This record gives sequence, structure tokens and C-alpha cells, in this order.
Amino acid sequence: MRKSINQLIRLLSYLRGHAVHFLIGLFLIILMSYTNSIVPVLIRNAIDKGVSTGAYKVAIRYGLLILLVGVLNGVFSLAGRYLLVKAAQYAVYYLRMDAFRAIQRHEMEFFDKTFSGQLISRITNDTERITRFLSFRVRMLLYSIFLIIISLYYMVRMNITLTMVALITIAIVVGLNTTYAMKVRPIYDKIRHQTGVIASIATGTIAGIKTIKSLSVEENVQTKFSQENEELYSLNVKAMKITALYGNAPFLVLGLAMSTMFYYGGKAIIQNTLTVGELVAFLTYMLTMMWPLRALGFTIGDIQRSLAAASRLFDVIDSAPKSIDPPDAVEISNPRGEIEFRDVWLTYHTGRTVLKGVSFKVKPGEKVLITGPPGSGKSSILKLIARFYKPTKGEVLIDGVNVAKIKTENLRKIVAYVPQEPFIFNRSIRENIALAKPNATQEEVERAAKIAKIHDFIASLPKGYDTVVGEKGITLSGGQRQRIALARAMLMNPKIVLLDDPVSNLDAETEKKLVEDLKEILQDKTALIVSQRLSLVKLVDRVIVMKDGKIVEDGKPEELIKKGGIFSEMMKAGGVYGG
Ligand SMILES: Nc1ncnc2c1ncn2[C@@H]1O[C@H](COP(=O)(O)OP(=O)(O)OP(=O)(O)O)[C@@H](O)[C@H]1O
Repeated sequence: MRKSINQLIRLLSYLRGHAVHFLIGLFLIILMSYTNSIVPVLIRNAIDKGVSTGAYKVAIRYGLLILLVGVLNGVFSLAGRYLLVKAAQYAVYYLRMDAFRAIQRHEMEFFDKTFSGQLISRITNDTERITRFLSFRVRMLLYSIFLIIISLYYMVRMNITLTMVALITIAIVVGLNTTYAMKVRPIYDKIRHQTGVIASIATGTIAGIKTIKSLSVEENVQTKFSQENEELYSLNVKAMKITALYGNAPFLVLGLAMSTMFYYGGKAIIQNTLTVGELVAFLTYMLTMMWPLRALGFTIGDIQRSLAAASRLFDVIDSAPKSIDPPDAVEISNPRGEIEFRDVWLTYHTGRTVLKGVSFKVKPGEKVLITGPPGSGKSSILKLIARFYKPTKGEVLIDGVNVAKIKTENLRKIVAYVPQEPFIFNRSIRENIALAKPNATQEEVERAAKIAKIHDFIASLPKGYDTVVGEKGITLSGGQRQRIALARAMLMNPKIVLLDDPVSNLDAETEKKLVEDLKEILQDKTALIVSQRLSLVKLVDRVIVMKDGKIVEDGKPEELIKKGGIFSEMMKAGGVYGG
């Protein structure tokens, strides 16, 4: 309970900038409850003081008053809803931004451990639920509660017995709707989950369509899809059955209540203890309250769920580091590009230790090939230099400074990491290259593209640097993607370049060309290249061979060949490790 209250306070604090809008909105909703609940009283007066006594003009006057109240009600509803929705959207805008920023501050391990679908759901579904809560649910709750209270006040003043009938009806309808909400909600949850399952099968199928087609497994995929689709169908039917049952029950209760009111009311009219106008007013109250009563069951249940959604978002925000930089972060103003590993150990969150006491030093400007069997920890070395992960033990240093202490912005300028399968965003080539420096000039972008030897290709496209690539744009070949990624890296003029398997996806010809060009691209840089392809040997001064998380060979390529160890065997085998 205490936690829920704290979460509610924290959620409401996001309304800060629009608190006045929110409060006026709430006030207007209360006025709306009031205008709605006095209509039956006006009807009573129109009947008792006008129609029943033959005072036609009085009846007309009340008729006009009802019209005026109706108009006011519309105005309050419109303005109240507008203000509340505006305030809620504003709050959720900031909440969503906070969550998004926090997600980006999280360390790589967080993404290893968290399903991406879950994170997407935080930013989309959970924020949507909170918007609904702050704008719609809060409005309904306030409206319903005030409407019921004000209506009961007028009812008690008219007739106690009929008020008792109304109270019993209220209790039954709220009870029925709460039960309905309890029964149907888990099914709706399952429907939401199942829709997600179906969406992920569809996404996976579309993303992997080439593999599916090449293996001719369309039927298997269809069978799986069909099973999940059937499950969704039966869940929807189940939800519909419950809705049909509970959705109509309140009308039965209402019918019973109205008959009872006629029974007692009729008698009371004959005994002169109730007027016709009062009976009509009671019946109108029952009709007016019906919708708010039905909504109440859902609204009450939804508060807890909305707060749970808020809590999930707050967890994402709170679990992120407050800043991506350590408090005592330093800058290296004139980097030389020296790298050192001092007895580095790395254990991933899975518990697997992939680096076991790795020590080496790379001189500024040196080019090093890191090779070895799959899973021996080669890429992990690069990831530690780029500070995607922290060593479990030991130190990684650049120019003698522990990378953990280097300001992130500074580190990103010094070190460029080009992943094995660079991600090309669905934007223009210019934007893709200028990703790390969006305000880069055309000259800077072109210079980077020229260094990466992709400028001529880009210039040959009809739209040049404005050509959109990726989904819905032109498709780039593996080699072109690598070059765009290299241009992206070169734009920052880094001192250290880390290439993770740069030629693994390339055909022999493209590989040869890239290796030739890399010589020039990496000219004045320190470079660490992870690869099992020996074409890269001619590019490097030194080779480090990894095996089972340890360095097993380290030296000049010629020396290692002479030594006759793993590396010389690889050379003899003529290429890919073990292949
Ligand atoms: N983020 C991660 N979380 C958990 N385990 C990981 C992670 N990254 C890598 N691993 C595991 O660590 C081991 C070493 O991975 P790494 O990518 O460093 O090896 P590698 O030598 O570069 O392999 P390959 O040549 O196949 O790319 C592998 O067993 C891999 O499954």
C-alpha cells in the first residue's frame, strides 16, 4: 500500500508542468458530475411544479433549465477532458523520455539480460496504460464517485425507501462489474501476451524469410503460427462469453430495481408520500448512474495495474546508472593510442569466464591481429577496450589511463569499434555515416567516406549521400555495409580502431580489396583486428592467438610461423581457423 502511494505521488509529480491544467480539469469533472446529477431534480420540478399543476410556463422554464444544464455539462466535459488529457500526455511524454534516456544509460549487460520485447513494452504499452489512467480512469473515477454521492444526497431528501433500493442496486452492479473485471482481466492479459507471441512469430518469419524459403520450411512455420492463432481465437471467444454474460446482467438488475421502484413508488404516490415527479426523478437517477457504476468496477481494478505499470517504468529508470561517466572521469586530450591489458579476467552474467588473466601491451600505431578458435574470447577483448563491459578483475588501460575512468564522450572519440555486422539505420547514407556527429559538414562526411573508399559508390547513386538505405531503401552488400561502418568510425578520426571480424561476411574478391584499403585506412592508427582469416596477416605487425580465454601465442607473424605453434598450423591450413 505504502509503495503504491509512493508510486502514485511519483507519477503525479510528472504532472508538475501542467498541475494547474490537471486540477482545473478535475474541478470541471466534479462540476460535470454535479450538472448531471441535478437533471433528475429539474425533471421532478418540471413535473410536480409544472405538468401536474397545469402550469405550462413553469414546465417550459424547467425544460429550458435542463437544456442549459445540458449545455454546461457538455462544456465542462469537453474542457475537463481536454485539460486532463493534455496534462496526462505531457506527464507521459516526460516519463517516456526519462525511461528512454535511462534505457540508453544502461550498460551492455542489462541488454544481455533483458528481452528487447520487454523494454519496448515498457516504452509503449506501459506508458499507454499510464496515459489512460491519468486521463480517462482518474476522470471516470472522480466523475462516478461524485455523481453517485450527489445523486444519493438528492435521493435521500426525496425518499428513503427508494434510496435503499438504489443503494442495493449500486452495490449489486458494482459487485457484478468487479467480478466481471476480475474474471475477464486475466484473459485479456493472456490475449495481450498471445498477440505478442503472434507478432514475434510474424516478425521472426519476415526477418528470416530467406532462411525459411531456402530450407522450404514454410509449412512448419505455418503450423506453429496456426497453433498460436487458434489459441488467440479461443481466448477471444472466452472473453466474449464472459463479457456477454456479465455485460448484460446489470441491465437485468436495473430492470428489477426499476420495477421495485414502481412497486414502492406507486404505493407511495397513492398514499401521498411521494410525488410523480419524484418517482420519475428516481428512475432517471438509476439510468444516469448505470454507466458510471459499470465503469467503476473496471476503474478500481485498473488503478493497481496502472501503478504496477508505473512501477515497472520506475524500475527501468532507477536501475540505470545516474550518469554514464564515473564521478572522477578524466579526459585524454592528446591520445597516443597505446593499449594495455593487465591480468584481465572477464565473466559474463551467464557465469561463463571468457578471459582468464589476459595481459598484453599494444604500442601506439601498432596493428594487431587477434585470432584463435571460436569462443576463445577474441571479441570480448575488443568489447573491454570499448568499455561495453567491465573486467571482472584486472585493468584495461589506454595511454596508461584505466578505461573505466575515461569520460565516455572522450573514449568514443579515441576508440572506434566496428562490429562484425554493423547496423545500418533506415536513414540516408549521410545520416548513417554522421551517426556519431549529426552536425558533421558534407566535407567531413565525404572525407570519411573517401577514407573508407566508399565515396565513389555513393556518388554514383542518383541521390548520392541522400540515398536512403536499409529497410525500404536500397539494399547494401556486405562489403558496402562494412565500408559505411568504417566511414562512420573514421568520421571521428579515432586513434584506436577495433575491427571485429571485418571480412567474415565478404567474398574473396571484396575481402582482398578491403584488406588492401585497410592498410591505408588504418595508417596512423592503433588497430586491433579480430579475425580467423589469414588474409589480414599482411596488414599487421603482430599476431595474438587466443585459446580458451588465454593468450597462447603473441609475436610477429614471421616469428610465430617459425615457432611452429597454433598460428603456423593455421597458416598451413590456409585460412579460417581449423578449416
Ligand atoms: N554478452 C555476452 N553475454 C554472455 N556470454 C557472452 C557474451 N558475449 C560473448 N559471450 C560468450 O563468451 C564466449 C567468448 O565470446 P567471444 O565473442 O569473445 O569469442 P570469440 O573468440 O570472438 O568468438 P567468435 O570467433 O565465435 O566470434 C563465447 O562462449 C560467447 O558465447
